[in-house]
Amino acid sequence: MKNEKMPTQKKKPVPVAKLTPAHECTKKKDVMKGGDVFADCSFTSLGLHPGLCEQLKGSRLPTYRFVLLNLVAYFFFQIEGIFGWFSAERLGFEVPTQVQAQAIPVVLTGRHVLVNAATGTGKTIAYLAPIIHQLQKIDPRIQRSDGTFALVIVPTRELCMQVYEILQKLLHRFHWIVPGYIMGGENRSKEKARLRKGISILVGTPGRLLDHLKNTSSFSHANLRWMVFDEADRILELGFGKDIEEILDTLCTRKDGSVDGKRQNLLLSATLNEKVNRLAKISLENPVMLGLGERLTQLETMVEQTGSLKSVNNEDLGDASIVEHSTDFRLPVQLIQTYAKVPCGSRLAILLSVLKHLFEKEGSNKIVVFFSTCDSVDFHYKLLSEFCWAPYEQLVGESKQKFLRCKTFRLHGNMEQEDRKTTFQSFKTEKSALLLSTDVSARGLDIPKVRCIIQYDSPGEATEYVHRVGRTARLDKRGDSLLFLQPVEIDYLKDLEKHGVKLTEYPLMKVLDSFPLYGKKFHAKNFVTLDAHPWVLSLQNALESFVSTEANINKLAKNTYCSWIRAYTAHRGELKSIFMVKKLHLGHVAKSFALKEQPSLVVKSLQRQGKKRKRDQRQKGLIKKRKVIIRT
Ligand SMILES: Nc1ncnc2c1ncn2[C@@H]1O[C@H](COP(=O)(O)OP(=O)(O)OP(=O)(O)O)[C@@H](O)[C@H]1O
Repeated sequence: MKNEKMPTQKKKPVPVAKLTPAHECTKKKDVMKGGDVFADCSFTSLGLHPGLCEQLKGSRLPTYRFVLLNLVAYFFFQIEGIFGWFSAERLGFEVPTQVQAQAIPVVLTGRHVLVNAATGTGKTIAYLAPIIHQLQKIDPRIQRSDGTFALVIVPTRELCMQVYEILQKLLHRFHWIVPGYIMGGENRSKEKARLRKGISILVGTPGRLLDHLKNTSSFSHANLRWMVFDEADRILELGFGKDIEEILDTLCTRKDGSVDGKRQNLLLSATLNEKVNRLAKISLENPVMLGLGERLTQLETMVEQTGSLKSVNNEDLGDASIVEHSTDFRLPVQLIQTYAKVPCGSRLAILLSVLKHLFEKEGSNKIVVFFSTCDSVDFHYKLLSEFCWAPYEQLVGESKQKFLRCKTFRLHGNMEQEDRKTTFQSFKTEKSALLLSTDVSARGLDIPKVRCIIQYDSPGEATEYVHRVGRTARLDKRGDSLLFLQPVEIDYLKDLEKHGVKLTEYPLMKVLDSFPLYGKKFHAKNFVTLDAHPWVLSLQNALESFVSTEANINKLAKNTYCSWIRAYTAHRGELKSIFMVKKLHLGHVAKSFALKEQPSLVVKSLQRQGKKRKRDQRQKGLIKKRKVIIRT
């Protein structure tokens, strides 16, 4: 097959969506900022098929009559199809969200679209519903042997499953449209078999998709009409840029070399970065851009002034037009964002105290804590699962109890695929639980009732901050977030401010003071620093003696310490000046893993690494003669 780049790499006009009546219900509000999440119109008014609207609306629970009919159909006539039809769990959405009201009519026109809207505002339905609408219209009905018509590319496996599950629900009334998924970690031959049978709408992660495009000859995609990049920026950040270009090259050319004019590509994310510009340029032709705030308004003004869409083109807007004005990130307005300035050596004790406080205060709570490495997730998971403590044992004869009495889960990329699936599903259904995770959970995941996000290890790029906190305060629900920063990292707040993200200080001292201090002489008011707080001191002591006596956890703590430092050195660009290993007190870092002192081997290996880096730089002529001091 001939691999040709899409001709869309040429500069193209960038028109704006002409607002249809359906848009008008949303026109006056700042659609994607999350101010008012729902639109003043119905799904039907957006032009969607009545069956699809029914599936979107309706009750989440099947009615008594439906259940009865199910049973009759199943037991007397053995008709599973009808059983499936009646038991179809509908989504229960009364009205579209703003982003859906804006995007659905535009996607229905067949135009390429770029959507930038706050987290949790319903972007998934905004692209799935119009695709299903168009597919069900095709006459004669599409068949499995026609192969894949729509491809949804997502960055993570969990997101892949999530989109697939929504797709299944939406397709209950359209049994001839077959949903499917392919992703890393799954059995390739089973996927091949499913692809051979035919999948109409396929959700996949980029690596596995490319794998099948190259190696599964029975994967039929000649009829492909839609390509969706959900969380487009993340796909690129994960280093899938080359894969995506290869995928585009393979899919966007027909055997005879002519480009399929019916192709429609959609890019969506709550955050856009300069990398998306490139993807947008090579994949979007004449795109409509939704939710780009001032940019969209500016475009509309230009259109009004010139009276013509065609006069607005890339030259007028400059190359960075797509992302320039999206540097102010869109966060749900109801989200309460806080930070806590925590001395390095007390980080662990303070994290545990905050968690204890949150679970005891609320009774039931659902919290996600983000860590920078898989090791760190494992270490904290083990610690929280096993650590028992009785702070007032000697005074009131208290017996040791588990420090945190909530269900705890962990999720990261080094876990077995099956464990990842069960963890994710279990945490979703729990009413009160704690999830410890890496950034694998940061993007797109829709976990009901998450009330608080704690970023224990800082996220790095501001985009990641936005997506992590976006796991709470979804749609119009309440949500809190807490960012842990060490005193030396406090400038990170300024970096967030550059993107319009402002945080207030978390009342940490108040929380620590809320724990009873039996027999302690000092009154809380006398304490100046957090690390001198008696509660923190005794908890830290208890943690250190626990970790020193448990061989397994001690080893894990040491490994985690090393990988945490490695991750810390990996911050890029401007962030390097905020997150600098040489500014850290490594003895205090060790304390944050409940180690009494820093493991000696680590220091040696760090020194070796430092020397090697210096040598390499000298060889490349990059060295500035300066002394790198790693404080110990
Ligand atoms: N019209 C609607 N009415 C009520 N709930 C809706 C509606 N549309 C979507 N939802 C619900 O809103 C939640 C968020 O939707 P979705 O995951 O699509 O958001 P998103 O914008 O893609 O978020 P993210 O940027 O984090 O990926 C989901 O629980 C979904 O079921």
